[in-house]
Amino acid sequence: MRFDVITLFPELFDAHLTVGITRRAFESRQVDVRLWPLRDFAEDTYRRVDDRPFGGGPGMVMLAGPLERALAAVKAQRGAAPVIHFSPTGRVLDQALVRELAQSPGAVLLCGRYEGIDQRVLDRHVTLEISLGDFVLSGGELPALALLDAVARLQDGVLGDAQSHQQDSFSDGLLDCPHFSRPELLPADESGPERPVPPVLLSGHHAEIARWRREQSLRLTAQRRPDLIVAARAAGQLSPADERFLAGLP
Ligand SMILES: CCN(CC)Cc1ccc(CNC(=O)c2csc3nc[nH]c(=O)c23)cc1
Repeated sequence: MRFDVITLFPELFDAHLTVGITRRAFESRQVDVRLWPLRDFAEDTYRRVDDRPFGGGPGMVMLAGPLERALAAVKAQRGAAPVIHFSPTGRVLDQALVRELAQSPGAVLLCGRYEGIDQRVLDRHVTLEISLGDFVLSGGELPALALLDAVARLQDGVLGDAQSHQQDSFSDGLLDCPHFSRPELLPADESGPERPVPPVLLSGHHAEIARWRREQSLRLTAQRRPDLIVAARAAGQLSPADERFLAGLP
């Protein structure tokens, strides 16, 4: 799959595409990311990409000219493709949307800055608007990076087998269980008493360990995100044993 990113700040993408487990997806071109610096498409001598809004008001608006030329250049190279615009007014990204995009041939990613993009460009080209959540960022680049990371993780061979199995269990919509590693006993210090690892995790009883982890996920999700319990129940993802455990919670 291929993502063409139109952005004022291509340098924001370099580091993220060359580190971590998703590196393999990008270096193997399983997820092919092409960066299109918007300023390359500014034509006037001042290489302008933004200007003041018609109708007045604070901030600047991204100009149609450079964006139209960038979109045309992308289309000339890859052919028609969905255009995703990152915007606070978009659909909030979730794992369902990530899964959808991970199974697609990719898209053109339009990263807004300033107060936004001239609406006429959006009306002409954009097929999907995506928000990262209800908080204010400085632009669409971090949301685009979040999407690329989430999609790359779902590509074959990016996650180890164990992790991808874990990925399946987690993406069944519950919050993840707590994780522990060495030492078995965390020594006491000024911040608190010594803390052991839950004994069941050292028992070697894999069925009991799986049950304990599932119950921890259920407890944590019921406490922090009861909405996810409702959704998992509606999706038929809670077993009778799950329901018995939930019924026993305070
Ligand atoms: C004055 C009202 N603001 C809308 C909330 C204007 C505005 C603020 C910040 C931006 C820049 N943010 C994005 O481009 C953006 C793109 S996706 C996203 N997801 C969550 N939050 C975000 O701010 C974003 C654009 C317009």
